[in-house]
Amino acid sequence: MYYFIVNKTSGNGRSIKIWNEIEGILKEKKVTYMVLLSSNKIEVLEYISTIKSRNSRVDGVVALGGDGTIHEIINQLIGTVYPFTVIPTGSGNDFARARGITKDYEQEIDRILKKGQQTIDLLKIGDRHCMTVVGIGFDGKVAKEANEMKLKKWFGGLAYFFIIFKVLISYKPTYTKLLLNGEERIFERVWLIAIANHPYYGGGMKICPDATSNDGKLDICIIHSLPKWRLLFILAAVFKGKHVTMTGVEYVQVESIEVESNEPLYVTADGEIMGQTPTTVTVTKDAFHVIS
Ligand SMILES: Nc1ncnc2c1ncn2[C@@H]1O[C@H](COP(=O)(O)OP(=O)(O)OP(=O)(O)O)[C@@H](O)[C@H]1O
Repeated sequence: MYYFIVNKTSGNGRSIKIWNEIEGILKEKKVTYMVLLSSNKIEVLEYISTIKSRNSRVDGVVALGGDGTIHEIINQLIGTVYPFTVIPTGSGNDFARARGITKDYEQEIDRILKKGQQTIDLLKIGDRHCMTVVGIGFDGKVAKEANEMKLKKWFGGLAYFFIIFKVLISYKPTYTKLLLNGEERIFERVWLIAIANHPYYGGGMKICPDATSNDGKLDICIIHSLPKWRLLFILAAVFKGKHVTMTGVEYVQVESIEVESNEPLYVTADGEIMGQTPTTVTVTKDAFHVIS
């Protein structure tokens, strides 16, 4: 049995239209499935509890949504061996981008029905798990604004571009103390800290180009000690992942990071607001099953 979870709110209602097409294909191929058309997170929790209580074979749990939808589902599925995947219908779709999952849903259904599986790592932040990137500081503030403005519903990845400029006008870098695998590092003027399991966030920004979800490591990009105008050049280079060797960019791979700052910084995971610093992020190796 395949279980589909369609987030009616993601991608400005696009998911429902795509689901209607997909349902036609599933019926044609005589696939057994159940579907939840959800408009809030509580429904996801109840649906996944029902799947667990059925105690029957689960061939796959498939999300139709963006990274926020994935975030919610992985946090309910964690601890199970149900294979998960996504058909991207959100505005950013950074998990799908990282794994080469396309918007060609006929092709993606064929992939899903082949039943290939693999295990991947997840990031752990407090009691939540994160699939893509934890963003702290400037990027945390950008994600917060993006969620509040709902602009990304209309402009997709392009919305982040406008919001970056808006936040940049008033944002000030912060004194930050990091513990990287327990070793203290002080950064006087931090713009952002991105902690990654997959390379992309913000609708295609390749912030941690070497991040892979099967190495048991956090890839961390720290942008610091730069004037504002230089940050703009760095951010432009991020789209191609060419920023990592530039002055003011530190790129490390570790198993744990603790972040303290002299004023609270926004922390996001998969584009969802988690809270503010101080915070600790670790990696859980082979924590989760996905359809390959
Ligand atoms: N299954 C669900 N049903 C309804 N709402 C959900 C569900 N899962 C998550 N949400 C909420 O819906 C919001 C939007 O979902 P999502 O982030 O997937 O779409 P998006 O914003 O269009 O895409 P992206 O994150 O890729 O930019 C999330 O911020 C989350 O709070």
